[in-house]
Amino acid sequence: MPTPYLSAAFVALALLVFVVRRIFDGRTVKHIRGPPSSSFLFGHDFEYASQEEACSLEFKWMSQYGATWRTRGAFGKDYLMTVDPKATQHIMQKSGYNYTKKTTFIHSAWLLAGPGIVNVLGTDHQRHRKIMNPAFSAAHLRTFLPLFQRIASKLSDKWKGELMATGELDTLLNRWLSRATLDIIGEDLSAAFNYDYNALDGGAERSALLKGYEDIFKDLDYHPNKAAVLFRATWDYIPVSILKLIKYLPVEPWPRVRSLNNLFRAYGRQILREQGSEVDTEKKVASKDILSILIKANASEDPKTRLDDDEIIAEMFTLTLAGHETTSSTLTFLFYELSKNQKYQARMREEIRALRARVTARGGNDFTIEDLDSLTLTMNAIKETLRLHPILVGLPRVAEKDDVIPLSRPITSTTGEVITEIPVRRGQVIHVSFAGYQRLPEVWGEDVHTWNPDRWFNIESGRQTNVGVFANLMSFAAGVRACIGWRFSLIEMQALTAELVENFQFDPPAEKVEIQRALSGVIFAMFPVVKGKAEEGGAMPLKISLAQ
Ligand code: HEM
Repeated sequence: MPTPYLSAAFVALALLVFVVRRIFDGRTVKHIRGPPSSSFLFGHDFEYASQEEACSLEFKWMSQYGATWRTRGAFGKDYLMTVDPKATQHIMQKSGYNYTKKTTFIHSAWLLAGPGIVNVLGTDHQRHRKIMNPAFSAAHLRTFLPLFQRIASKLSDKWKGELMATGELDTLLNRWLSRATLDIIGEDLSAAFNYDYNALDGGAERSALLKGYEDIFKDLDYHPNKAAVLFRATWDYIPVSILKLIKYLPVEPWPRVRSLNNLFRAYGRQILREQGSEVDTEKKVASKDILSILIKANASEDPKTRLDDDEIIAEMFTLTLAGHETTSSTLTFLFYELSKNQKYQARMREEIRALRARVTARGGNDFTIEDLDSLTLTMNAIKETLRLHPILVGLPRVAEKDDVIPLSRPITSTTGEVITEIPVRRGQVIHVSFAGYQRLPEVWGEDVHTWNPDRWFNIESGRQTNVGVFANLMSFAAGVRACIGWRFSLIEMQALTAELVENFQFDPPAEKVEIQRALSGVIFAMFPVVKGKAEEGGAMPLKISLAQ
């Protein structure tokens, strides 16, 4: 057969296979009710990415259809979306690697960071995780408390200095917290990288890296246009080797991503050159700090415990981004809620100051971990902020094989049948909404849309379906791919909150503004913006003064 006919036959066959697979892929979830979509091309993808207020769509859908429903992806693909506790537990926690990451999600992260732990799958992921786990053990993380406290008091001193001059500080709180958490991760990584981001000190000349990271979630995918949404939807059908070339595209956000990536790789290489030889010393070989662990893995002869240069640099990039922006945004929402809940803020301060008096009486200086854990009101405020404002609002997962998803909240099918489990085929996309799960009234109480930390006095965890790594919340995800840094983040938030609430008063800013939760569509990351000014970037204006 002549070549052109042969090629045409292959294309026709591929198309046929594509169409048939499409039909069978979606077959098992057709009977699940869900919002109608008028667009075959976009489904709900564009509408979801364009939300003014993150997650408003799923909050509406869950009130219409129950805890699990069907949505449309681009090109007529049927997705499931769920906030059901048992389904969430099954997909995210109990199924190991049977529900994998969606190409669009994983590849966006890959373009940003390279082959780090967030972006590798299966046995590669097991290898990365096994190498990194010792750096995040509960025992090792306790040693970081002095670092957290030092940066907290450095921030405190900065604010005191500004307040001496002005008496009152009307400021973008999120920027300060982002710098503080970046300094922590910079020091921790040597602690870790031996790289001082100098973020709190830097002022206008602050480090190039800090500038590179600033607003990256917004720049990556805030309110993408239709072409960008469609372009990204095609990634599910394109070989990974071709997807890797996307970063060379000359249209935003790719030049922005490329320049941050190049900048970080240059720093990473320099750090590896400078630090690499030091790991041979006895102290470093025994050390569990992250950089030593990574460099040891680089030198390993065993492929099961080895990380190559690209993987190590990607790991540093990932830890820097995942480790600072998430924590600082959570804290930003916490102080925002405190500014609106003055009585709670006063109670928290009273509890912290009472503890301070006890610590001083016993001749101590700084709070220990046990001290911080005893601050129930602070801990409840952190839990409640993680519940109401999860920074990753949810994640899509793809079934690796045919399966049956159990439900704890039965739903009614299109034909009126009550369904307690959903059979799915390999390839089925399921979007697990953490934000939605964390607003289920049956689990959290009737006032789910309100920030009410006192609810945590009444939550009986034994009566809930067990999900997640902390407080039955999904904010740190669950299972084999749960957040590796959740304990690190928790202690960091405890230390920073205790220091700042003890010393400062947080109020709404002088100029009245409305805060919105903006969404970076493809990676499902949420960040605060001033309504109508999202293009200016993440912002949380607050008034700070010395606490009486
Ligand atoms: C409030 C703060 C944080 C939140 C809400 C958060 C949330 C999450 C979530 C939801 C995931 C799962 C992502 C996925 O499956 O694709 C994750 C993974 C991860 N997080 Fe965090 N995180 C926080 C802090 C941190 C910190 C402080 C670090 C490091 C110091 C960190 C490092 C990581 C890493 C390396 C992963 C990938 C784990 C893996 O795939 O095995 N995170 N985080």
